[in-house]
Amino acid sequence: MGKKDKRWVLQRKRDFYYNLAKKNQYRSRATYKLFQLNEKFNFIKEDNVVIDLGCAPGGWLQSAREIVGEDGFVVGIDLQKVKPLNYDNVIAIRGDMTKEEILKEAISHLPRNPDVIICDASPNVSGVWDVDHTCSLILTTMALMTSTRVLKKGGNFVVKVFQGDLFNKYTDLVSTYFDKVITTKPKASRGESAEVYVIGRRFNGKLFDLESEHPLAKLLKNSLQESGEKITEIKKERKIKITSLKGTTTVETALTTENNQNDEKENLIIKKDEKNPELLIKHIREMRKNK
Ligand SMILES: C[S@@+](CC[C@H](N)C(=O)[O-])C[C@H]1O[C@@H](n2cnc3c(N)ncnc32)[C@H](O)[C@@H]1O
Repeated sequence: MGKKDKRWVLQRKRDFYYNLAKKNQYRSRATYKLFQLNEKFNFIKEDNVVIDLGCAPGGWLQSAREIVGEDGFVVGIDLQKVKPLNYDNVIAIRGDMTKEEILKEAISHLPRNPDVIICDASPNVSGVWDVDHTCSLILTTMALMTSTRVLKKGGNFVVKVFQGDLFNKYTDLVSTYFDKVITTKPKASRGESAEVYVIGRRFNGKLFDLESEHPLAKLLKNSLQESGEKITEIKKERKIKITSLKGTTTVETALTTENNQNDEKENLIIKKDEKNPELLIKHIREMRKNK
């Protein structure tokens, strides 16, 4: 072990939240960041449906599950595998949150459009500040775009952002889609870390505009084009049936541009059997048990 590594191990051993998480069997010290953020801003509520982008090793899945309780639902996505958690209403999907098929897989598990999207994802760091800051902003802008596609109107969005030149542009962009934008740093976030959390309250229902002149929209569009991700694909794929739920739920991508001035957008809408949401949750639990 090198000197730097030794110092890191020692630092971690002395870290209050690291030790607390270990003692309380949470997967990461970050669990406390979400608890603290939610205690102050109350963006996740009991029974909510939540998507957690960049969820490994699962600390936020644990805190989100504690907040939503038994009748909520939490789906996470991460490049890393997440060791199964002992809850029947938490699912973790291994994959890239920027990929269309992974997002669709995630929403195929949901009983309805999510109330909240949380994102603690951090890209791999290269050590070159400008590169890392830009990569991080592309990822967080992607998370914002995803939110505008799947969140229910009035839903909330919480995302980790690294401060830097583009930070104000990011909060400016979030304010296009949410009624209120808050920037905050919970106690459990290390003082020396450049990370802060941006909270978008009450989604206004507008779909992310990839053609906008906003520099971050342009950055995201270029990045999607470079990676070969087909950003227009959703328009073609109108419907995805969740066969395992035997028709109780249909996830569909629907164009809502016609005769609707407020919702001039293409969006991902999750329809559910309005009469029987409990049944739906039961179906999902059974489906997971049978797997
Ligand atoms: C700081 S960790 C998240 C910690 C988590 N909130 C917790 O409490 O356990 C950041 C995660 O973002 C994930 N990540 C980075 N880029 C990603 C991507 N494109 N798709 C999915 N996950 C990604 C990483 O694999 C990493 O596990």
